[in-house]
Amino acid sequence: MITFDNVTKVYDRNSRPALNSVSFDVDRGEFVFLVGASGSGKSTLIRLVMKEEHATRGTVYVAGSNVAKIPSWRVPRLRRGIGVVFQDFRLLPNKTVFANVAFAMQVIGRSRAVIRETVPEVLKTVGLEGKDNRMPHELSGGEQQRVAIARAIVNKPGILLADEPTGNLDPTTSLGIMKVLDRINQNGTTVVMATHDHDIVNAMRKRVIELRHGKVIRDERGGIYLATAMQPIVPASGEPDAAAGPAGKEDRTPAQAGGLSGSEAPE
Ligand SMILES: Nc1ncnc2c1ncn2[C@@H]1O[C@H](COP(=O)(O)OP(=O)(O)OP(=O)(O)O)[C@@H](O)[C@H]1O
Repeated sequence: MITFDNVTKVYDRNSRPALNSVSFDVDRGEFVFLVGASGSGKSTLIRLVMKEEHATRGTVYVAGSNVAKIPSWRVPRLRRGIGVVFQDFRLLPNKTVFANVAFAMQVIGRSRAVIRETVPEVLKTVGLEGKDNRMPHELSGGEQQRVAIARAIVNKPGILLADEPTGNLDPTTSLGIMKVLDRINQNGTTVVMATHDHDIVNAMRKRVIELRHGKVIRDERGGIYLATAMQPIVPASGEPDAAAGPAGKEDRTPAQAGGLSGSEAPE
């Protein structure tokens, strides 16, 4: 469903690459946590999947297409197949819960009848039955994130990307959000979630891809959150990362992703 083939992303030629020769496959229907210290490249990876950024080297495939070869007029179609959720919810503050979710359908030209039928179903999926007419400021943080998730999945994307979706939520609320994401995944949507939340990673026991300095240093099914993902990234010009210890070294690659095969051959 998503393949990174030796992908390097350089924003600024004078600094270290944000991603450095990253390779992995995510199969259709998988649930993957992306972990790593702040600045390790998680958001960059997500932006490359959405074609919001371009790889400097290497190839990104999404649902069989090389995203570099998707012409700009077809990018909306690529993005329609990808739902996205962020840490800060990004709801439209002056629209009701219903209107926030409906908006995602209106922009792709869905009829009012289809919207009227679909939005309540999706609100039920995320546990927001009966909250259709609330405004975002009348909701808790967890409820606002549920609206954002409803909006992300209402057009039935094959992929859901979540960038720190529980970053602003307390542990109990976060667990509720994870149950929603898990249910969406059980229904067949591929989920890739960047997170710093070790309790959640350890509770869910899904595949974990760990980035450090833009490289994949671990790719493990049923993985846990290791201390390496919390150690701060040293600046490119800084001293070698002695604090990381052996487990944090970049040459620690036995379980690295490159060899995992996807069910969907790209192109
Ligand atoms: N638009 C940009 N222009 C220049 N450098 C960038 C840009 N976006 C990210 N970077 C750099 O790329 C590297 C990876 O950043 P990225 O945001 O992908 O990390 P992250 O793992 O998502 O961090 P966090 O957990 O803090 O969100 C960092 O060194 C960052 O400063």
